[in-house]
Amino acid sequence: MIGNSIIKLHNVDVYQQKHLVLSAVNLHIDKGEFVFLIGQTGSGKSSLMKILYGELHITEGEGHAGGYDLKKLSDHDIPFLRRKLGIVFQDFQLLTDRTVEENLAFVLNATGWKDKNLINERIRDVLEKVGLRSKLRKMPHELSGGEQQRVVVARALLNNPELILADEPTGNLDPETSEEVMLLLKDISRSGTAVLMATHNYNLIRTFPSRIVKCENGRVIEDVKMV
Ligand SMILES: Nc1ncnc2c1ncn2[C@@H]1O[C@H](COP(=O)(O)OP(=O)(O)OP(=O)(O)O)[C@@H](O)[C@H]1O
Repeated sequence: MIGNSIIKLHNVDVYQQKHLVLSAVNLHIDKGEFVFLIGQTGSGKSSLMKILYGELHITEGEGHAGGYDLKKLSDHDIPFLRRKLGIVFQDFQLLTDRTVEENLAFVLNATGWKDKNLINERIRDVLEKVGLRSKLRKMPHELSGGEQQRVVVARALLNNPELILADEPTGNLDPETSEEVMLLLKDISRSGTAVLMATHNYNLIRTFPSRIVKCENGRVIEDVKMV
């Protein structure tokens, strides 16, 4: 990885099976940047994110994420790449049958953490960051939608990622709660973790002006101006 960049795609074609979704994608994101990813339904936002976390493979072009060469990514590399990325997706919600603490411990165990004290400390640290230290022992259903989404963000922070990929993280939230989650993600980017957030919510984009990248007509346009 050269200099400050956390994502670098050069002339990447993005396929879903045989269907070319995006062609010749160039994208460069630096450490600590906050970037909105916009585009109509079906324009390829989720597919682009899948390239970045190794769910879809690169056949044409060059790509790097979190220090990994995406073109040379082996099955063995994928869990390590994903430890460098925090993922906040709507279809990746909390386990409903365990507490907040157990949800977070589950991820740490699954990513190789062994030391009980370090696990406890890390869980408390990330909950502190999202302002939910007091909700440690709560079950997900005892939290509001916004609180649950903040726990999802805390979970994404567990392994100290260099980049957070957030696909419609405010999709199910009311406007006020969406702004809270947004403030949190902005805060996270300010502390050095880059955030790439796919959204259809133009109010948020207006309220929190940031760099905008757009998927349109099979291409990715870097640095779109909002009208
Ligand atoms: N698993 C799949 N197999 C085949 N085609 C797919 C698959 N997933 C998505 N596609 C197609 O790829 C294109 C891009 O879909 P993608 O989910 O990336 O769009 P999106 O911009 O994220 O949409 P949305 O805003 O609705 O989430 C669409 O034409 C979609 O039908």
